Amino acid sequence: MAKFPFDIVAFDLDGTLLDTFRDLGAAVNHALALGGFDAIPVDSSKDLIGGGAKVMLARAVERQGGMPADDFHALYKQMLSYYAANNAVHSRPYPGAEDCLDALAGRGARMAVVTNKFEDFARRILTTLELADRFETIIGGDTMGKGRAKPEPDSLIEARARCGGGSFAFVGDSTYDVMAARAAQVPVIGARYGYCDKPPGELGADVEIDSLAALIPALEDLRPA
Ligand SMILES: O=C(O)COP(=O)(O)O
Ligand SMILES: [Mg+2]
Repeated sequence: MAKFPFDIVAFDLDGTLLDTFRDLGAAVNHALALGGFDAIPVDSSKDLIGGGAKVMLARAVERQGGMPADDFHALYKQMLSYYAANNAVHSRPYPGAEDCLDALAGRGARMAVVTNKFEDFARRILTTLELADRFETIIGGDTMGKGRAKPEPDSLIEARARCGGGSFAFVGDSTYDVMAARAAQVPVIGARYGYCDKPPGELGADVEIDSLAALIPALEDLRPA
């Protein structure tokens, strides 16, 4: 068998490795209700995901006319405490996730998570779903400090360093992921089954996949940067 081309494969979380929209949607609706806003259909919360929890709530509130910054901040805190207690109720790995991680490990690849979720939430959900041990490192939207989350390249560069360096590929479902990968100059695979903020084929990734079962063949066809 030819040598697997990547030493390190990093994954985005929401919409890529985990299907989390029901719990995120419930947290948004909890906050919206406290703020006197209408609930959103949980399915439509998929359109709000990608930039982290604050962006998610801000987008939902904007759709209903917005609110003053201080009030928004209080609501955001409520959303976070609800989500802290309810972040792995309905969230599950996408079909094929465990097999894909096993197969990558079998090829000697090290794995990382690079998400815009808070690191603590990401770690807790992955621990509940018994996946945390698979990853060399878990980097959240708050790990690198203000202004350095995706779409900035910093968290991807840090993930590669923490995994010991080497050829690196990133898998993500949103333009934040693609922009971060482009800025870090690493190949990027688009998860078109996720919460993509662009139509299929338009994410700008090097290649798009319809399921995690397709990831390894896609990586084998890609050339490291
Ligand atoms: O929670 C979000 O909005 C984004 O999370 P992700 O970076 O794992 O997709
Ligand atoms: Mg995502």
